[in-house]
Amino acid sequence: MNNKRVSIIGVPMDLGQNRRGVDMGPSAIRYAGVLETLEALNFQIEDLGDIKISRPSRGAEQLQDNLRNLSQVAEGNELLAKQVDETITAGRFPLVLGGDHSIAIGSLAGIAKHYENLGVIWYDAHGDLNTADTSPSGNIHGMPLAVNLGLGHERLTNILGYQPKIKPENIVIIGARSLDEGEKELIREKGIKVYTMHEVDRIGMSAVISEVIDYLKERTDGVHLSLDLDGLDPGDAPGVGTPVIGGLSYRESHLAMEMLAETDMITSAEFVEVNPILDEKNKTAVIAVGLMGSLFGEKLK
Ligand SMILES: NC(=[NH2+])NCCC[C@H](N)C(=O)O
Ligand SMILES: [Mn+2]
Ligand SMILES: [Mn+2]
Repeated sequence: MNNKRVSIIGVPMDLGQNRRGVDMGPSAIRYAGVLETLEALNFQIEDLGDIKISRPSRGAEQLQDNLRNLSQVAEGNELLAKQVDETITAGRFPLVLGGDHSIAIGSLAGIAKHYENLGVIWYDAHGDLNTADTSPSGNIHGMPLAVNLGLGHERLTNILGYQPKIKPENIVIIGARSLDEGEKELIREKGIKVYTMHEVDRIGMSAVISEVIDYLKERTDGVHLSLDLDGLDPGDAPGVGTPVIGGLSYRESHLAMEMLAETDMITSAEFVEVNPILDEKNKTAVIAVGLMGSLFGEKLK
């Protein structure tokens, strides 16, 4: 990592989906030792604390137009976008801790305005490419990538007043194994590059990441890593709200992070969907911190 100054931003957001507890993800990740791990690698760390997420009053949770808790999710993401924007302006690397994946709406809004051609690596079992029209659940955590392409409700697509945030050809999805029909159509229509589990099994993670690096290197001026812990197999990372069997292994994931670290191409990152209530002794948060260590250059020799 070129930038030695890192700002940690916690986002205790659980309103983008139905399972409570993922709002405690930032605490669980801090408790698993994120600051100590990065400090040991000689990064200068600043912890900006948590973004304020307002809670709908009891019984007032809303599913309006197939968008659950739209106003709280939009407000939280506006605050996050501003914080991330200021962090990059200050010349620091934003490391965002979730929270459910709806927070990628705010983080990318804050990041993408600093780049002409921001690349995005979406490490996830899911595509998160739904809109209210295609979503089977109304959960906004299944929509952030579509929102960043400028598709979806204005309150989400227009955060910080510009859209789209990302170009479809600058996105690579890795680890997909659960895609809804509307998402598959969008992937075809926009020509989004996807390495499903089929490709990972077929050519191996090493070849996948080499291809991803070559692909993004020639077309982007910065790369954001959005890592959903459910991209990993639930046997390894059980503390997630929407687990899907047959996922990326712990070892494949470390290899991916190490190969990315060697290229110095990652300019911002977020680790999301850690839900300590569903976890086993904080294992998933510990894995998240381990992966951050590899991403930030930890080596055995
Ligand atoms: N970030 C996530 N874990 N997303 C899961 C999304 C699941 C499903 N595709 C939905 O839209 O409801
Ligand atoms: Mn997911
Ligand atoms: Mn996701």
